[in-house]
Amino acid sequence: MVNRSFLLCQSLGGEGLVSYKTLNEEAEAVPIGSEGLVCLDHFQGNRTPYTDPLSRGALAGLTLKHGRGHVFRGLIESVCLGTELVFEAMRKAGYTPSSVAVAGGATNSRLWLQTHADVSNVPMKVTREREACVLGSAILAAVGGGLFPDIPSAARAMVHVEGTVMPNPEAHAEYKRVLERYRAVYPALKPLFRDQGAGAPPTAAAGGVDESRGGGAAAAEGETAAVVGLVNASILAADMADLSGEVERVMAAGADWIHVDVVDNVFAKVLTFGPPVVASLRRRHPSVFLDVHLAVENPHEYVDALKDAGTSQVLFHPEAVVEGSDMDAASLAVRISEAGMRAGVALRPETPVSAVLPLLEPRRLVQCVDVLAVQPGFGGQAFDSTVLAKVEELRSICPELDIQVDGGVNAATAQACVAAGANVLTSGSFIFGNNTGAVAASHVSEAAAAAAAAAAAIAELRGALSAKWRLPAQG
Ligand SMILES: O=C(CO)[C@@H](O)[C@H](O)COP(=O)(O)O
Repeated sequence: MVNRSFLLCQSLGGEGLVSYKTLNEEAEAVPIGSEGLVCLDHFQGNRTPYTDPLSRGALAGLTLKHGRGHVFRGLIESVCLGTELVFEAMRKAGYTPSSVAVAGGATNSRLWLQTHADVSNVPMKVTREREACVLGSAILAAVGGGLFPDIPSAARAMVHVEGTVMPNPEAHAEYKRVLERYRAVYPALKPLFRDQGAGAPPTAAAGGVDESRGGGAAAAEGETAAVVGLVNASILAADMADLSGEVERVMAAGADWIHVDVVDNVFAKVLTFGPPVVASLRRRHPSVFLDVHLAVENPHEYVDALKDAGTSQVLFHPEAVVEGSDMDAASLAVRISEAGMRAGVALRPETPVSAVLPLLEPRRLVQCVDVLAVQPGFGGQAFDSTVLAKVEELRSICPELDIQVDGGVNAATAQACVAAGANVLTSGSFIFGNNTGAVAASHVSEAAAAAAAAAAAIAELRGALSAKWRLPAQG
């Protein structure tokens, strides 16, 4: 973490034109905040807190008064400020770093160490052994060779702290202001980095497309390539006596995801499915994407069972969690992700976008937001078009997020959902309910009628999606 921008600093000081000593001296003469020059340290994308391989480094606020010392100091400050955002994410997840062990080339710069200590208000412990990689290998070898029973005991014996750089409280107070300027740079420049002409890696390499969702085709011009249009069939409206057959039919008819509403008769006054139904569907349909909407109180109590059941994505309601508890929305999202599932939230029609913002920035804790256009729990309700403003707002904040509109989605409402920015259309009655009344006497013809009706409905939804998004290949 600490040495990540030395590659870039080498281009300033590593070609024999000017030494690091000179660069450090020039930077030390520049005041905290580099006189308004703010740099972004995303030279190879960013892993934490943004997880954005397309992000890039930048110098913002450059003027004619800024010299080489400003740029060098700005780069050092940006790395330290980036480290502080990593610490913020760690603190949010319940780990508060009390000190940092520093090894390697970074220990040669007093300015680098002091700036880290000051920005984060955390002591920097400098190790005696400067070659961290070699020391790490020696530790592993010592454990492998039986000299120590485990890595922690070997590290205790072999890592020696030579000195500690303490934070300066006054400098820390100044850096708090600088941090806020730094924090604003990435969101402001993010759209620029989406320009593929700026040297960004190809989308597939950027990891933006989940192959399990059938991605892979080129994105429509002007759209973010990571997003594909998906039809999500909500089985609340399916024939419960033949759930597996219903899933098979709608998948064959072109649905991309299966949406399972787990409702507990408390959060919403209806009792539907539980994790055992998800497990049965998974057994019958090993590769289907199972999107579970938890319309329940205490959603954290379902995570383990849903994981064991083979759930692909868990959507929970921020309205159902207790903020400030040990299972608040952020902790729950992290727990779902750590269990190996995609995490998402579902918003009741009256819940504002602000309820989900802390899960989107600065660290993306959820991959999907389900904007309900009906009250949770029941199919067949009327579509509330006022929720589309939330879809627009979310899409403007997160160009690459999966955004569902769920409830009352049909041929008449789908286009408006897509135009607002939804890329996942979640629909129950329209897909499964079109066959009611047309059911023939024999089961075979009933199934055939249902399949034909579902295929027609899904084709309509795919048509609406294709106006804005590329669609996964059908296979
Ligand atoms: O999440 C829900 C209800 O909680 C939805 O998934 C509905 O099941 C959608 O059904 P229709 O409105 O399409 O019938």
